Amino acid sequence: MTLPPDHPPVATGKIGVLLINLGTPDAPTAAAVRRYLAEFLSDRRVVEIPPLLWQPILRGIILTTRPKKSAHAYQQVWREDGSPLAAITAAQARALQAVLGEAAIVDHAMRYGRPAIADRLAALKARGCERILVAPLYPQYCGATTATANDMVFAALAKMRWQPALRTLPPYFDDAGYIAALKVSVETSLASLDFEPDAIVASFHGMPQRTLELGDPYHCHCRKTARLLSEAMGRELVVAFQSRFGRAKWLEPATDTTLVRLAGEGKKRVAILAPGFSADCLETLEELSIRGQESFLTAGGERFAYLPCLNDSEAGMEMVSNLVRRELAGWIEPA
Ligand SMILES: C=CC1=C(C)c2cc3[nH]c(cc4nc(cc5[nH]c(cc1n2)c(C)c5CCC(=O)O)C(CCC(=O)O)=C4C)c(C)c3C=C
Ligand SMILES: [Fe+2]
Ligand SMILES: [Fe+2]
Repeated sequence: MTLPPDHPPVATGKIGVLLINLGTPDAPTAAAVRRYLAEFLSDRRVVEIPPLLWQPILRGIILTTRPKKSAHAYQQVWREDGSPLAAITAAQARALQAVLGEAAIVDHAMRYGRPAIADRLAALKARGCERILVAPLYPQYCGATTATANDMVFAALAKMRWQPALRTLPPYFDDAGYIAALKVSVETSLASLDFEPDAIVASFHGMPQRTLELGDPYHCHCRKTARLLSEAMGRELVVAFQSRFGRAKWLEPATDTTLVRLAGEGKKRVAILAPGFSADCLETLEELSIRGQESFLTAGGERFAYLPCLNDSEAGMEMVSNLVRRELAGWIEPA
């Protein structure tokens, strides 16, 4: 591109990919968790109670009690390189960049906290990305995850004079490559165990039951992922929903009660996976691997194994890069 000598410098002609996940505190301290929860739980896509009712509860009760408890939970899973979710998402972006090479610039952002979506979009734009694929890494669509991530992207674009062209990654709950990657990952993890499980639990993050009745497809997407994975593996999977929050009715059965039930039914050896999480995080490493194990063993279970998420594994990254390449069709050369 030739510009007149008095023209301000412009960077153009590049393709960007922005991986997005939920977000996590900057530190495993009550103050950092409080900041994170205040932003997260004020999102009206996450808590659908009118703010006039909800904000006093959030500020008055939740943000005065929960941060200390959650900070303790974060301390148990925190790594040298930070929160697992932050470190793994950054590793996924690096791995995807290595696969895509010169074809696209890869970055990552979080819906809550940092790296902020608006900042990373601006950075991609500054590096010349005129076309950007936004990829919220949630296999199952949910208003509280996929839609709010996209909302934040659109809100950032609304402030740009010169917007990039935009694509968003569709949910991939039934994508053959996703199911195949889960199968490889689960079977590899199972093969490394020194016991044969009597039951395998697929635990998905819960949502209020009301969101299903209002038309959110999340529950159906989770069920379909579990069915396809079970068919691919030729093994039964027990589906459950974790992380209940608040007093409303949530999707059932709950993971904690399912683990207790299985122990009571004589299923003494259990393996559990979390196929809806693209990266291990507090909800998998603390809630499932630590607390889930405790409830199962206390209820009479004998052996328990938590099977890790796809994270930046070879199978996981091959799946993500295939999805991304597919969505970039017409923008980049086919592989
Ligand atoms: C109303 C409350 C919540 C809804 C709805 C919800 C939906 C939802 N969340 C995820 C994925 C993650 N959630 C994580 C943490 C987390 N979630 C809630 C509450 C709701 N989630 C809270 C209060 C917390 C914070 C931790 C705690 O205090 O218990 C995380 C982990 C973040 C991390 O830092 O590791 C993820 C990931 C999905 C997929 C989802 C709906 C489908
Ligand atoms: Fe959550
Ligand atoms: Fe939780």
